[in-house]
Amino acid sequence: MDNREIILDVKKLNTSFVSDRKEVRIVKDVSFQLKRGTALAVVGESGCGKSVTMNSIMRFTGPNARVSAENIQYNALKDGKIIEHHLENIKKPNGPEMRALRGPDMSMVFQDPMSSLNPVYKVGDQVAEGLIQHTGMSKKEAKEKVLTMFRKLGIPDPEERINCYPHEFSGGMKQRVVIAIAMICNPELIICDEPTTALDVTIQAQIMELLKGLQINEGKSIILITHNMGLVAEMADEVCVMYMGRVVEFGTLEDIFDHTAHPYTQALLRSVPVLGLADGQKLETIPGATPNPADLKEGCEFADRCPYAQESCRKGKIPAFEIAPGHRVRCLRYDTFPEVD
Ligand SMILES: Nc1ncnc2c1ncn2[C@@H]1O[C@H](COP(=O)(O)OP(=O)(O)OP(=O)(O)O)[C@@H](O)[C@H]1O
Repeated sequence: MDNREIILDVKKLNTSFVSDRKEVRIVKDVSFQLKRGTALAVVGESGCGKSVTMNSIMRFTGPNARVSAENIQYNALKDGKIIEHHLENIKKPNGPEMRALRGPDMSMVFQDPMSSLNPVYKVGDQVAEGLIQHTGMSKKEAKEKVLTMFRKLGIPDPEERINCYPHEFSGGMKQRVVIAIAMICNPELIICDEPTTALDVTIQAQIMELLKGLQINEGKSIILITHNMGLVAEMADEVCVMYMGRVVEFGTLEDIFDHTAHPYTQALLRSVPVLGLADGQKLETIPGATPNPADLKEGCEFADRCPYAQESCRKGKIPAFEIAPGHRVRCLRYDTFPEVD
């Protein structure tokens, strides 16, 4: 696959945090590709490093983070031409190169709309800000663009609503404003970190429909971090399953739901309700607890909770095997298949 088809190519991304002079590895050798115009869901237990992975790509990690990677390549498609950006080589997380990319190329929608909105500025001005900053557009032109975006995102009475403050909006409307901020400079790649967790189910469905519409109608590429396997089934083309900072399984929606291979993914799917996919499904809990990231042994991090674990699972580094084209599993049960990393 070439750079036209792959919008984001991440190879061996590692992130650790330093606190009390100790360095704790959180994201470990994470590699994945996002195909242009598709939606990738990133799933896994709380604390497995989904947000840190995406924040590392966007360079939103704080000063105690150490981020390194062989490759974080973002392939922009501008006027039919591919422009490669090697984010791993960008020195300053908030320097001009990263700031130029955030907004017009890649943007992020976070879980809690209030953490993205400034309570003392009118929402219209907050949406217009990125546009004025990146394009040098006049305030009047920017206002027109904001009104168009509000209409597109289904925010009613946009002429009045642009002059409101965030507290005058409901949760769902606030999240639409956050999506408007993320979309206003027309980025190709949108990373959504549990964008609907704080919202009730009907609003959740509306926001998801909106995001899916942006992907289908406008060809946007989307990464969706979520705990909700029902949303994954509705939204994703491909799924990346993470456990303790590693990608343990990666494949198409069908690979993950119908040909589930990693024992952790199997346990994860048994532990959550998936509407329409599991008639009579009995929910189970995953035995044991997630290990402490600061206190890890060699081998597979899931071994102590895995019903299939053998001695060999507790030694060395566990490679990923490709069990079908594009379907990768980090588990020794599949060691007769080709090793891919
Ligand atoms: N700035 C930081 N300093 C130290 N540790 C951090 C920092 N940010 C995140 N972590 C740790 O990294 C680990 C992974 O966090 P992350 O937010 O990526 O998990 P997650 O998979 O997104 O979880 P959730 O689904 O609950 O959002 C956690 O153990 C968290 O405490």
